[in-house]
Amino acid sequence: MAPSIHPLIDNGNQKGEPNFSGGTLHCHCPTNKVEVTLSSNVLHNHACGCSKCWKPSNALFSVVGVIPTDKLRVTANAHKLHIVDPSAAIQRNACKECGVHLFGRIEQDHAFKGLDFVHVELSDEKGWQEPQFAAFVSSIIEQGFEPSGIEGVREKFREAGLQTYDVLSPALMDVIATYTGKKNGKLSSKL
Ligand SMILES: N[C@@H](CCC(=O)N[C@@H](CSCO)C(=O)NCC(=O)O)C(=O)O
Ligand SMILES: [Zn+2]
Ligand SMILES: [Zn+2]
Repeated sequence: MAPSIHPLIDNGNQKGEPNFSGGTLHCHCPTNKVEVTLSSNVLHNHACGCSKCWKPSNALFSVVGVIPTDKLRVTANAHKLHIVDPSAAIQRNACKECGVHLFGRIEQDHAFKGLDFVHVELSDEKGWQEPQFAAFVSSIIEQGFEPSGIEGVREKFREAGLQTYDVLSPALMDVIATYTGKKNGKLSSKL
């Protein structure tokens, strides 16, 4: 079977609803599912090719967005969660049984602290913000993707109307750079 970019993107990038107000995410366990309730839509939703973000089986990319931490609650079976890599900036909380990542939280000093990373495909509700761009595209090569095929992958994203980047989007890289500039004293903290 040809590898999928991601099920949310393979058949066109369906637009979300502007006033969508959230829903519930579930892990893939047949019973006793971990449930996470989100009380708003996500922001900065994007395809991510990095090796750390959870991907559905046979997909080359994850789709991951962010939500303020106070809009996320674990509402069932929290005892099944564990942190995949405690040394990572994003502490990805996954189900110990099925391996699905329910949310990623930043506990350390970081430009994105206060935001949780989530995968809206774990919800049955429709209307979530659609992916806005593709990030860390070249990272799939590190995971074994044949380098000669990478331009074809970028072309698929362009066909779906998505810009591709090999880090995050310029807007998010600017947020990180502004945070770093303030921290090292090169930028005013009042910005
Ligand atoms: N080539 C590496 C890149 C990993 C990476 O830096 N991932 C980003 C994006 S994740 C969501 O967009 C990141 O911020 N990671 C921090 C973390 O994972 O804790 C690879 O592929 O592993
Ligand atoms: Zn599970
Ligand atoms: Zn990632």
